[in-house]
Amino acid sequence: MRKLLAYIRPYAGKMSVVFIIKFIGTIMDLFLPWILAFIIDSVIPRKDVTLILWYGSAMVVCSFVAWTCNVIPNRKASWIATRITRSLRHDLFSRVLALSAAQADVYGSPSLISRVSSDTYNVHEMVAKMQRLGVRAPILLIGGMAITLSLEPVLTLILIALMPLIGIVVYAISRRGIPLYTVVQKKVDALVRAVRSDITGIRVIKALSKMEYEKERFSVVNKDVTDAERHAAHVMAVTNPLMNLFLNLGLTLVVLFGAWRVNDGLTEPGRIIAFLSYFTIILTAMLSITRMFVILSKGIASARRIEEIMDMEGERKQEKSRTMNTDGGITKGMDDAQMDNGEVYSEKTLVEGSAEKAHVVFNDVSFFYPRTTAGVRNVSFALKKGQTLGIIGATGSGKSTVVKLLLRLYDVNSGSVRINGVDVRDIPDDVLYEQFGVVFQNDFILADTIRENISFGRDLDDQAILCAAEIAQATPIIAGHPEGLDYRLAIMGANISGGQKQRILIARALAAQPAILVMDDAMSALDYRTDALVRGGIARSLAETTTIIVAQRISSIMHADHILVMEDGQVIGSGTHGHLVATCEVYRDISSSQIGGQDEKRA
Ligand SMILES: Nc1ncnc2c1ncn2[C@@H]1O[C@H](COP(=O)(O)OP(=O)(O)OP(=O)(O)O)[C@@H](O)[C@H]1O
Repeated sequence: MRKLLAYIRPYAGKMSVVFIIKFIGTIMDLFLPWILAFIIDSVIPRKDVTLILWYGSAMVVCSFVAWTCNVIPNRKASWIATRITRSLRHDLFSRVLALSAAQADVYGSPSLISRVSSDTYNVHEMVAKMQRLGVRAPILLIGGMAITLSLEPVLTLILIALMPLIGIVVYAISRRGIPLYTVVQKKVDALVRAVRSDITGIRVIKALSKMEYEKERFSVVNKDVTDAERHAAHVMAVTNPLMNLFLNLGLTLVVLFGAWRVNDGLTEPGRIIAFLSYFTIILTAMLSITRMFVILSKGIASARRIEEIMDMEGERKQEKSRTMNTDGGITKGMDDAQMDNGEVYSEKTLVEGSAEKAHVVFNDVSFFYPRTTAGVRNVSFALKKGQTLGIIGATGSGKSTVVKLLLRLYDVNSGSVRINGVDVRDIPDDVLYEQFGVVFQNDFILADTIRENISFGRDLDDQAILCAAEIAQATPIIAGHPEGLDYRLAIMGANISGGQKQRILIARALAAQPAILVMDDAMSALDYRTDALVRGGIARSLAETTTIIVAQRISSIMHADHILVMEDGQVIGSGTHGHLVATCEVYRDISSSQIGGQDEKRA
């Protein structure tokens, strides 16, 4: 709640206004039964119609003021809650984006999605309803009690006797409510996860006729959410009827004792009627307070889940203790950076002399995904500026992991990843990410124009976009539509082919002329000729760019300056194509199975 309070604080002034207006409206509501009692007991017996009309008018005015003073702050309260939630959601979303891949793995995307969506909604409900009911209900309760005490002290004792019972119910229920609603939110996470994976894989599900299977799987998760919600609602549902029971019991006792007191001439009928009205007001206030506890239970559970993410910091801090200039050192004069210890790489470097002028260096890098034994072990290589590294290997052998470590999506467990001699952990994120153009295996296409999909928020001019499209062989896609660059792509690239999608993604990666280009299985959907044209274009137009290509197809990497062959998270062969064909059995097998003897011809 500490973090949430920081978002509420700027609105404290406006909230105070809401509370004051709400206070006035509530006092007016409290006045009405009192005026009614006065009219019945003191004005009507005088048989003065003018006086009755005056008091009647006073009741109308009070009702109108009460109505106005409730509507205005209710609207303002919603406005404040919307603003607070908007800022909170914005910051939470930024925080989620800033999480390291390892941190995001801990929670998983569905949980993060529901924290940004349904948890912030629960907080919105809490902030809005607390302003609306937080003042009104306690005032109606306390004020109502005070007035009944002055009207009929004896009868009020009945009400006071019921208060501790009601207090115990509210306390017990709210204590159980918070954990129950935390469980509900966790189940919602699982539901989001199921929906997300089914919608993402809808084509495969249909193609394999797995609709029934998926429906059943979804039903299980759906039932889990329903059960958790029902259980929470079951506990909470006890509250209102129990309150009604207590208060109806009290009401009956008031009528009985009231009738007896009127008969004995100890009080007047108007007072008993007013007393019954106050009882209804107090009953409503009690129910509102219990409703507030339900909303509070949900809101606090959600606020804690949000704070869990907001409090996650530290993992991505740059460790200033290591070598670095104030700007990250990477931007200037780093071309000639020396590796720390040329000796370390002398046997493992993939380029002669790279120890003197290395652009990208992996120095004995080992990494394991949190709580698993999967990852990579003892990976070393060095690349000069403008060189190309090809990485090949079986599925799950660790190729993408190498790329993720270079992009610092995860931090190494041991060894180091260096760019121009600077450890990536020492490079500020914005400086680091400026270095890269990246195409991932399942990269995403925005539901936007081709221009925006290539420019990707970088304000690139059309010339740069068209130039990148040319190298990526994406020009025919643009020319194929009368709208050209303004042709709108559907989300996930649903209205273009897989190969066209990859060409747009490659154009996006090339458009800003990155210092390092990473293509992780980015050309699998391209035909051999287009694949070769793209690689040729990159080599010609981005001669200074150091390129890393992860591929399953040997023709995509065989012309690379260096090739890593990976198996089970380890490098089992490295060198040029010719060297590997001669020395690495796995590579030779891949090579002969894919291109046989005609390697040079096809690529
Ligand atoms: N986020 C993750 N959490 C835990 N394990 C992971 C994670 N990502 C990958 N792995 C595991 O790490 C190993 C290496 O995965 P990686 O994605 O690097 O393989 P790859 O060679 O790129 O495979 P592919 O060719 O199928 O893309 C695999 O065993 C994989 O299951």
